[in-house]
Amino acid sequence: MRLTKTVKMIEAHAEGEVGRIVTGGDFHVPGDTMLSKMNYINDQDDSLRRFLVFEPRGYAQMSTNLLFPPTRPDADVAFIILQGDKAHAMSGSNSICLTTVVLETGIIEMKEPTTILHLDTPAGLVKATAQCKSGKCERVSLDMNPSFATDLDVKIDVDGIGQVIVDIAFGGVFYGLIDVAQFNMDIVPNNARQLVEIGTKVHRTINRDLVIKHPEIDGLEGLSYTMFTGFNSDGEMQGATILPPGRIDRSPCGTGNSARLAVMYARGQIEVGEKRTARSIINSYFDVEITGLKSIGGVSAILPRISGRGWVFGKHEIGIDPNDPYLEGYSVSDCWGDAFDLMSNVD
Ligand SMILES: O=C(O)[C@H]1NCC[C@@H]1O
Repeated sequence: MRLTKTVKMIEAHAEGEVGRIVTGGDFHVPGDTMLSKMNYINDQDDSLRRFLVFEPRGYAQMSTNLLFPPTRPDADVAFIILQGDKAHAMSGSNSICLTTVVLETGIIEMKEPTTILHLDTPAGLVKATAQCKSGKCERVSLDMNPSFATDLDVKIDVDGIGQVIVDIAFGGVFYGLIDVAQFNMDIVPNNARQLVEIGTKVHRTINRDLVIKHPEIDGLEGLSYTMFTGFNSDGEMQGATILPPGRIDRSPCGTGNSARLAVMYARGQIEVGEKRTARSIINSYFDVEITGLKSIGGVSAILPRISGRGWVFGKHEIGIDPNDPYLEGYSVSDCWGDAFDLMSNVD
């Protein structure tokens, strides 16, 4: 076997959403901060992301995370989330996978019954509190980035669909939240392809028609995802985040629920200290709550806390034969949906 450019990974999932953690390999991403590293990948050199995420080394239904030493003294570990379209600033399920992996593999020492880690992300510092027992990271609580609603009840005209009402909010990345009741559909696996197609069109329309920028963090702009929001038959919150270039988050979505909590708080539908259960399309769950309030660049924000479970399921090493023509991979819309650049205005 003549593998070069080898990369080691630990495979994990958080409430059903796969988050591979790249723990070793011969790669370098320039940048003094995690935000500048993310922007380097998105604006300068996308080859590492394509090598890892696209086929034949990757597959559509997962996230891949690059692990780095922290770039700031108050953090223990740093990471960047790679998806099918670009690198993203923050992720709840991937933070749970990362914490579970670094503690259960010994990359960072596990302390029982509780280990506290500070995660250095392009969206800022995130505190992870891991409940640990007998070498298992049983549950991770994340004090997410300050989250806020920027626009409520925005009416947008979506080609081929008509008017859709959306809320725009930040939960670590920017979301377009869509009340699924507008489409008389439930958030169930059989509706996944329809939800992806509608959510993708809404995503492109929002990025075409609205300017979305973080009030304090330069470079955090544009929608990362859309998320359908609703309630299940037990009255629990339920959501389906639509991930580029065309799939649904298998977890309840930590950043999406942080954005949703901000909208609910803005609407007086939840108070600080109230706890809720947030379900996913496969009925997995996060516990969610608001722990406090903060002002961000003059914008009133909530402090969300998301908790969930992660499990390691594999070790993985990939590389490439020097004669392999697919160094930067490929994707086909049968599995990847409408593989495209979501920041484009192309309809
Ligand atoms: O939980 C979350 O926030 C993530 N799940 C996949 C997409 C989002 O980054």
